[in-house]
Amino acid sequence: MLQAIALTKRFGRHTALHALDLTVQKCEIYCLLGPNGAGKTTTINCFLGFLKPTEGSALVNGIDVVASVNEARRHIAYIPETVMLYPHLTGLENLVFFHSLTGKHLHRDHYTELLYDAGVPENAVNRSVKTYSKGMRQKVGIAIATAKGAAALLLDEPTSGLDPHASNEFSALLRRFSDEGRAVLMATHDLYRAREVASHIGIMKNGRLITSMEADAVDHYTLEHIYMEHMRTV
Ligand SMILES: Nc1ncnc2c1ncn2[C@@H]1O[C@H](COP(=O)(O)OP(=O)(O)OP(=O)(O)O)[C@@H](O)[C@H]1O
Repeated sequence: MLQAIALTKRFGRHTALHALDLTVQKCEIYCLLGPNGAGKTTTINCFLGFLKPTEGSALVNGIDVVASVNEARRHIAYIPETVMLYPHLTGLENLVFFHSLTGKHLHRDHYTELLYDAGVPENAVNRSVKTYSKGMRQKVGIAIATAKGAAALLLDEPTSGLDPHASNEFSALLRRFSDEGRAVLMATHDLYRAREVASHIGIMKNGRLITSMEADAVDHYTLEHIYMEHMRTV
């Protein structure tokens, strides 16, 4: 569903991504770990079509993002660290508005159901978003992605600043989202969360994917050990 083939991005003389090869299949949650500047956001931005690769390609459902950006974007949804919503609109109004940008419309009850499914409390659906916690805003983001019918979800540090309970709830949502047949690619600094939620984990450093593994193959302690060793030595 998501494939990077020898994806390379240079900013002037600085190479942010070195021939990255990465695949995220349907029903997989791939967590990208790595220190600041490793290239995680650059990778995500290439899939979103926000950045044009210098060499190589980013494919979404087999569609080359550079060749057909609008077509590729029809298949993806994006959740950044803070989901940008209109603060004076309600959660429901935000969902209806953002979904209308796809050119499609659903019945009002369906939108409400999507918000409930994403865990937005009943008494919050018709309240303005300025009263929402960060966790609730992320849930609206998931509802927007679900309404769109996105086959792949890209997330950039979505749980940073969430309390453990909200973070846990968000992980459960992501797992449900992927169990329904979607591919998820998430950049995070949270090793614990990555180990909890991911099916696959990749560690990046200096624009390279230096190792990847199935999440079930490691426990938290081992993952932390592998991460620290790579930061020290590679
Ligand atoms: N628009 C840009 N112009 C120049 N350099 C950039 C640009 N965007 C990113 N970079 C550089 O590319 C490298 C990779 O940055 P990137 O944001 O992808 O890292 P990251 O792994 O997401 O880091 P963080 O964990 O801090 O978010 C860094 O050296 C960064 O300074």
